[in-house]
Amino acid sequence: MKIKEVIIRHLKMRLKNPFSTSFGTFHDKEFLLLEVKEEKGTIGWGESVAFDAPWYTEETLKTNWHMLEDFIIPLLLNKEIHHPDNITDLLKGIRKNNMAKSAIEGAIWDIYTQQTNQSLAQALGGKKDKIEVGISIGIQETIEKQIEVVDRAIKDGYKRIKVKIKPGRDIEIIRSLREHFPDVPLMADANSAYSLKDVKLLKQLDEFNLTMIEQPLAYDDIIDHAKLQKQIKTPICLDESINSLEDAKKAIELGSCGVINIKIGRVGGITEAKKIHDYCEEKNIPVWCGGMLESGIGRAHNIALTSLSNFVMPGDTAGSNHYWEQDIINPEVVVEDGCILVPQKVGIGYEPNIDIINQYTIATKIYR
Ligand SMILES: O=C(O)CCC(=O)C1=CC=C[C@@H](O)[C@@H]1C(=O)O
Ligand SMILES: [Mg+2]
Repeated sequence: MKIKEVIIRHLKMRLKNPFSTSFGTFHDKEFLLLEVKEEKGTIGWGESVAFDAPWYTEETLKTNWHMLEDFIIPLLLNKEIHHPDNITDLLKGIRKNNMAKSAIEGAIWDIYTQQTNQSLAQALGGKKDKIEVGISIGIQETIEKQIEVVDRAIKDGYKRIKVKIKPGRDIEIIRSLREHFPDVPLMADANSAYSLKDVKLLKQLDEFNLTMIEQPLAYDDIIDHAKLQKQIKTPICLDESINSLEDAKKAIELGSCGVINIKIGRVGGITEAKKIHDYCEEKNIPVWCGGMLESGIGRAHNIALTSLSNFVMPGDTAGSNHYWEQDIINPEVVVEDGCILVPQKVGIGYEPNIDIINQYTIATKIYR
């Protein structure tokens, strides 16, 4: 295929419920949506998961737009692309900027699967036709409210509950959730809010039988996580620290984690995500698919990826109605009994809803 046109849209979508983490609260999700056209007219869609501020990783929506406009799109326009796996190689001169690369790589996977008449899940070698999913719940104003929101999620059927913790809002919250929900698969995500000075506190979490603790220490660390893992029983899951297959290899070798959260955007695309999945499978490290409050397009990519065999733990892929009044795809992503059916249709399996996309769009630019 040869790419002839890329349309970048900046969308702003109101979240049904504000999402609070150790670094702040979101009311809206602003992101870039990419529409990529190749010479025969096939269109693919990709989503940049970068936020509007650099608190999760260093990338933002604006840095992504700059990287796409000035470097990534010029490198890919009119080039012969035989397979989406080749994108990494074509972009190897650009360091990092994984979310920007991933946004266009996702659209190219979409085009490739349409042209080869298969679903994205099938093209990746996915084995499951149904995936189990969990839900990620932000920090709530009071413990009562936290219990109420978790209770709703359990009643909605989610297979695992993840809650955000931060210093001052940790042991007490987890203790009361455990008292109310003794048997629910529960985990905590700290988004790097602690350091090795907090070992004593983190050790206390062992008594609550959490399925794992996600990214307790620095976003770029694997050494301290290895030291911590030796001192706590709860398995550590790395999120922010894993940006490539190389990172995963090193973290596993050091014993920095027992589980890895794979996010397509964070690792630079579907191809790299699959490589990490395959390596973890070989090393008996379970993985699950993280979320970035994606719209339906990014969510569709996550669902296809999760159909791979070593995604043995429920991911953060909640249904469209958890996030939005109206999602930008048809049909929306539906969770029933904690499961999503993996679409068998050609491509990503969902249709972008152009009218709704236009309603949420606040800026557009076309590149030819
Ligand atoms: O998409 C979802 O529902 C998962 C949301 C979620 O937990 C996260 C999204 C973005 C950044 C973080 O706060 C967090 C995570 O670290 O996994
Ligand atoms: Mg996380």
